[in-house]
Parts: sequence; C-alpha cells; structure tokens
Amino acid sequence: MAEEYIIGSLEAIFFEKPEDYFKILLIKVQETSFAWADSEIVVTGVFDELEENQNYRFEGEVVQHPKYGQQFKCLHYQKDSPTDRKGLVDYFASAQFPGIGRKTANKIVDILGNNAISSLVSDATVVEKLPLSKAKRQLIIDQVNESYQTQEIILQLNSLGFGNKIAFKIYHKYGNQTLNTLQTDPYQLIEDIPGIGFKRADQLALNFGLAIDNTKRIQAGLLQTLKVVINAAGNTYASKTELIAPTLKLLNTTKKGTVSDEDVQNALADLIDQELIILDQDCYFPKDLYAAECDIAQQLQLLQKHFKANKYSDQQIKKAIQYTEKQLAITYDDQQVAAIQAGLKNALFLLTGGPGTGKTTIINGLVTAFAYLNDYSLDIDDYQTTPFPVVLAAPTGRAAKHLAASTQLPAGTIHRLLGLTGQEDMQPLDVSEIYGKLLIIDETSMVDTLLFKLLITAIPLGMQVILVGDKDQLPSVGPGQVFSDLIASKVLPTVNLTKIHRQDQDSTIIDLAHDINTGQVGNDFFTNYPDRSFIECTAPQVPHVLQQIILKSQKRGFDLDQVQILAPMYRGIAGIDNLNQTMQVTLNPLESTTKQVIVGNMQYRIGDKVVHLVNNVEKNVFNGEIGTVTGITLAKDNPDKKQGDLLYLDFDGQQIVYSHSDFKNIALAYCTSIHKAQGSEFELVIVVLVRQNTRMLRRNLLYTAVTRAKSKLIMLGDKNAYEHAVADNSGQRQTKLKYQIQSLFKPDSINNLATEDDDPAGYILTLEQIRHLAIDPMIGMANVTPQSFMN
Ligand SMILES: Nc1ncnc2c1ncn2[C@@H]1O[C@H](COP(=O)(O)OP(=O)(O)OP(=O)(O)O)[C@@H](O)[C@H]1O
Repeated sequence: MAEEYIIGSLEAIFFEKPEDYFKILLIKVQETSFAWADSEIVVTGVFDELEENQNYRFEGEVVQHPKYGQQFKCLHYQKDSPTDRKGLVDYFASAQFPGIGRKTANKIVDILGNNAISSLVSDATVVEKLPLSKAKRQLIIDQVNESYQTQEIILQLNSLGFGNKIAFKIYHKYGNQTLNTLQTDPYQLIEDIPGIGFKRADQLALNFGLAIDNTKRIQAGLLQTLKVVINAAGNTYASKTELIAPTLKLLNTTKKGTVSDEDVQNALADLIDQELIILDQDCYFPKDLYAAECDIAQQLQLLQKHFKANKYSDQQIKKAIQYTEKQLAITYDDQQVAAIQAGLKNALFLLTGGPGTGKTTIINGLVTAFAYLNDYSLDIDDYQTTPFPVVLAAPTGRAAKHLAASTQLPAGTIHRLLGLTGQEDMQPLDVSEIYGKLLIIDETSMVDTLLFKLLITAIPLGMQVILVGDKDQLPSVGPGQVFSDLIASKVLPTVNLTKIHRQDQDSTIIDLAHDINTGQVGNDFFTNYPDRSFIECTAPQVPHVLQQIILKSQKRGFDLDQVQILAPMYRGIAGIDNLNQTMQVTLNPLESTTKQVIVGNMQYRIGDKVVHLVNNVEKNVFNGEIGTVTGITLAKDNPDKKQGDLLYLDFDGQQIVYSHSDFKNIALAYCTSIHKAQGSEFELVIVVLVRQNTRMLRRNLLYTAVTRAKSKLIMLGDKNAYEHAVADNSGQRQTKLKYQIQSLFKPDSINNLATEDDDPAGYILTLEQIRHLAIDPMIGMANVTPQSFMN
C-alpha cells in the first residue's frame, strides 16, 4: 500500500513516553495526500525532539482508533524545509540566525536558490559563495545542520535497518559524526549503544566492506568472547586459552577470509596496551571488573582506616549485650556473643552461617545493642528530619521484606538504597550516598562484584558495615563471589556460626543441608522422614510423578504459593520449561471459556503463578519475586487497541498491569531455577535433579535448593545426580578479590574471629533401599494440615 502523507505544523504534544520516544501529536494540517476535512489531525509514532509551530512532513497511514476515531500513524517524518522564496527568506531572517536580517536573507536566497537548505546540508562548502563574515557563514552551517542533518542521518540509519528508537539513540551519541563512526568503527556501537551487540555491529562492518582481519573487528571479537566466557562461568577474568579459540571461532564464520591465531594474539596485546583488557598474572579481566575488585579492596581499607577503633570499652559492650539479652529475652551462646562484639567493635564485620544458626537473631541483637550504646531511638517516628541510624538492605525484594519483618524496622533492596532502577543499560557512574551510622546487608552471597562495588563506594566513611549471609550458598547470578571472597581473605573480622539453634524436634532438613555442605551422602540421605522424602525416577518419569505430588499436596492443604518446584535447567523433559507446561495443564487447564494471553510458546491464564525476571524499582517488583495472574484483558476487548493484551498481576498484594512490552519480564513459576529462588523460602520445596543436569550439578546448588524448604522437602530424580551434586564442590569461581584485599590488609592487623567449621556432626546411617515410584511422595506427611503452617 502506498504511503500517505501530511504536511502540517506541530500544535501540541498530547502524550509522550520518553524512554521509547513514542508521542501523540496534534498537527495543524496544511496539505494531505488523502481527503481530510478537519483543520487538525492526531498523529502517533516514534519521534525525536520536536519543535512547536515547526512544519513537518509525516508519512504513514490513516488508522481508525476505536475510541478516538481517525488518526494518522506515522512511519517516517522529517522537518518540512521551506522551498519557496518567501518561506526561505522568513527562515533565514528568523531568530535562529541572530544578526541576519531580511536583506541578507534575500541575498542568501538569490545566491543559493530555492534549494538553499538541501544544498547547504549536502555540501557545506556552498556557504563560501555567500558574501558574509566567517562567523555568520559558520552560524548558517551550524543552524541548518542542526535542523536538517538529523533527519538525513535518521533516514540513513533507517535504511541500514535501525528502527527509529535505536536510530535516535545512535544519533544522540554521535551527532553529525554518526555516519562517519558507523563506517569507520561500527564496533564502537557495542560499547556505546545499549541493544547493539557484536553480531549487529559485525554485520554492519562487513556490509561497509571492512576487512575480515581488521584490528578493530578482532578486538571487538575478543571483548565479546571475554564477556561471554565471564558471564557463563561467573568468573571475573578468563585465561588466554578460554579467550583465543572461541574468538577465532566467532570471527571465522564468514567465507570472506580468515583471521589467524597470530592476528588474535596481536589484537589482544593491543587491547592490553589500551587497558581495555587488563592482564594480571595470566588473568585477562574486563576493565570494569578489574577496577571493581581493586575499588572494593581500597574502599574496605578506607572504611577500616577511618573507623574510630575502641569506641566502646569492653565493659560498655558487655553491658550492651546484657541489656539486649534482657530486652529480647534470649541468652546468646559464645559464638553469638563473639559475633555481636565483633559487629559493634569493627568498621566491617562478616557474619556467615547455615540455616537456623541464628543470623537473624544476631542482626536483631546487634541493632538493639548498637542503639543502646549510642543512645539511639529505634522508633522510626522519631526521625522526621534526620536519617534513621540503622540502614537494612538485601539484594532482592523478598529478602528485604523478610529482613523488615524479622527486625520490625524499615528494610529495602540494595537497588533502591543506591537509587538504581535495575534497568540501567550501563554500570552507573554515580549512586546515591547512604546516610546512617550502621549498615546491615542480608543475603550478601547474592550480591555480585559490580553491584557490591557500587554499594561499598556509596558507604560514607565512619559508617559501620555488617554483611550477613551464607557463604556456602550459590554465588551471585552476575560475575564474582564477593561474600565468600571477603571471608576467604581471612583478614576481615568474620564469625562463622556453626551451632544450629532451630529447635524443631522433627526437622531433618537442616541436618540434611549441613550434611550436603560437608559433602556427606549418608545412608539416610534417601530415607523418608516426616519432613522429607526422596523419590527415585528418571527424567521422562519426572513430569508424571510431579503431577501426582502436586495434586496430593493440594489435597493435604498446601496452597500453590506455599509449594515451589526447583530445577537447575530450562531445557529437557525434566527441565523448568516443560515442568511449567505440565503443571499449568494440571493445575490451571485450558477450558473453552478460559481467557489466555499467548506470549511465544508460553500461555498465561488467570490463576497462573508467575515469576518476575528483572528488577523494576519503578513498579517495585524484583528479580525472582513470585506473583499470580489475577486478570486478563484481551486486545479484542480492549478499547485502546494500541495496548494489545493486558495481564493483571499480583505480587505480594501489589497489583500491576502488564502490557505487551512487559511480557518479556515474566515467566511461569510453578517451577523456577534454583538461582531464582535464592533469598526466598517456601513451606514445601520439591527439588528435581536428573542425570541430564550433571554439567550443572554442584554442592552449593543442591545446598541452596534444600535450604529454601521451611518445613517440607521432596527430592525427586536420579540418585546419582544427587550424589554427584554433593560430591562436586567445584562451585568456586575464579576471581582476584581475595588477593586484592590481602594485598592491602596486613593479616596481623585485624582481629580475625573466623571460626573453623566444627567437625560435621555426621549422621552415618545405612543406605535405605527404596522402591521409589511405589512410595507415596507425601510419606511421613500424613498428619500435615494447613494449620501446621500457620504457626
Ligand atoms: N541463643 C539462642 N537461644 C534460643 N533460641 C535461639 C538462639 N539463637 C537462635 N535461636 C532461635 O533459633 C532459630 C533460628 O535462628 P535464626 O532465625 O536467627 O537463624 P538464621 O540463621 O537466620 O536462619 P535462616 O537463615 O534459616 O533464616 C530461631 O527460632 C531463633 O529464635
């Protein structure tokens, strides 16, 4: 269909969404290619900055909006440059060209003719024909370029396959150097423009005829490989071997020539010279991760240096602990007392321990004792004008809520604390400074190197910091293993809690977690207890067995949100994707009247359990949070067709409406990855490990999965997959943070309280042979009622 057009001036911008340049405009019509009786028309589309009263030419089509009637949907637009004598004279004599009056404007049009603007845009040297001062000539070129070159460049970017949204981003970055940059160094776009990766830049480069062995291409290939290798392994650096071969593979995919090993080695040396890759003792770092590890170590040293040691006497601390014990009606054991003392005495203190060892109990104790020593009120209402002295934060929304509930104090996510939206395209340079006297971070093992760097550099000197976590859990999703590196440095005050305090007579889950942690698959590993059972089955049997378990658990009173299935991988018959489909069919089947929204190969229906995949501070939902679909409006029933289908989601009582562009941020959550469940706990956890997952199976993965279970645990799958997981303690990542810290701290200068793990209280029991599929998965859970979980 031929495109229609409108020429008209901008009267008003009704609506705009700056993040994706979408706007709704009211245009005063001058000319149209179609019949239009009104003097105005509404135009919608993606636009860069527009000037009111300026004439534009819009190309596109007339559409019928169900509510607002006929509108013009614009696909391309440009400033409509005057091409008649009067328009041109008005233009050059306007306020845009200070110092040029009508007389000079007439002269300009005499010399350059009615095509004056296009001549100036396409060839700046024509300005020399004008009998004007150098400054005025420059003014004319600058103004004309600013007004008219933009659209030329956007049109060219469009013709290279960039949509308007990304084209505007590119143009804003490079201005009138856009086309030059694209032709000479398209790989620069990977660094500068979020959304452009190596593949797209390489396509562009090869189209522009860049040689296959061009140094910039090889360097971009190396940087891309480094990024991929690091993200896949979670390390903060790569070895040379990890870099060279995959880079060659990446670059030699075209038939236009080959890149040699020597070319890659030379390009690598160049990148090191330019400090775009940092080489430190055979380790190749991306510069941001290298800098982050150095900055973390330095900031830790600064915090330590500026901390007023011996602020409180031993006597004062003793008194504060006695007060706290009385206040909280508790008697701390020796380890716990040591932890509270260390937290009060040091600039930075690390507290680690497995489930039930009293981490939360100590956070509460520390806050109470700290407030007592400093005579601070812990009543938030007393802080209308001054910041609350104790700042509590955690890496996920759920962990933050848990922290707030267990301390009865305000707690938020680290992102919110730092003023990050969670959708930053790049590592932000600045974050909000933290105000307060004591900072406590829970679930620190989930914080990656780059986020930790932002956090630690936002802490004012003099503020005390307590990092709490379980060092044996999975490390962060992003590169690094900050919490365990800090502990492993052995130069920072640390207490490793080993005594289990949870007094649950029948609970064997915590013992199992501790066994896993010490690498023991005792004979009772696969035994069924009142609170846990194991069902042996192969991958193809998993979906059916799970169906039976879930239906039974429902009969026994477990709500859907109390039960969580966890698996390590997405693909395969026992993978997360297939298990979600199976569970959806079982728990929320499609019936003739069911409304559903289809997104790729996923369907969402009212009642479905969903997980949020990214942090969204604006909507106050975070990566890993689990919610429910509570409503659906299908596009066909939505008067505002532009919105398409809508999903109404409930995250912990918070209602959020999601339209099409948000759907990529959610997934079904009957089954989630173990990583996504970090920082959350559920009454009943069902873990699925099968032989196909062997590549992923590590001790810390199974430990993290098992410790998500509050009261019931069902393990499902291949016995040897579990045995393999327990045996494989190779979950350590490659980082240099530990060494960076050690290089700045003298080991003897710190009062290191790290306690070695006690000898594991081993349960050496005989292996019970189970005829698993015949076993009731809820074995031992017969007396469970919903009330069991209410207390
Ligand atoms: N000294 C103590 N005396 C009595 N009970 C204690 C003591 N320390 C901890 N507890 C109890 O032990 C249980 C576990 O403690 P807490 O919740 O602090 O551990 P945690 O390490 O935070 O566990 P998780 O990581 O599983 O949440 C709680 O019920 C707590 O009240």
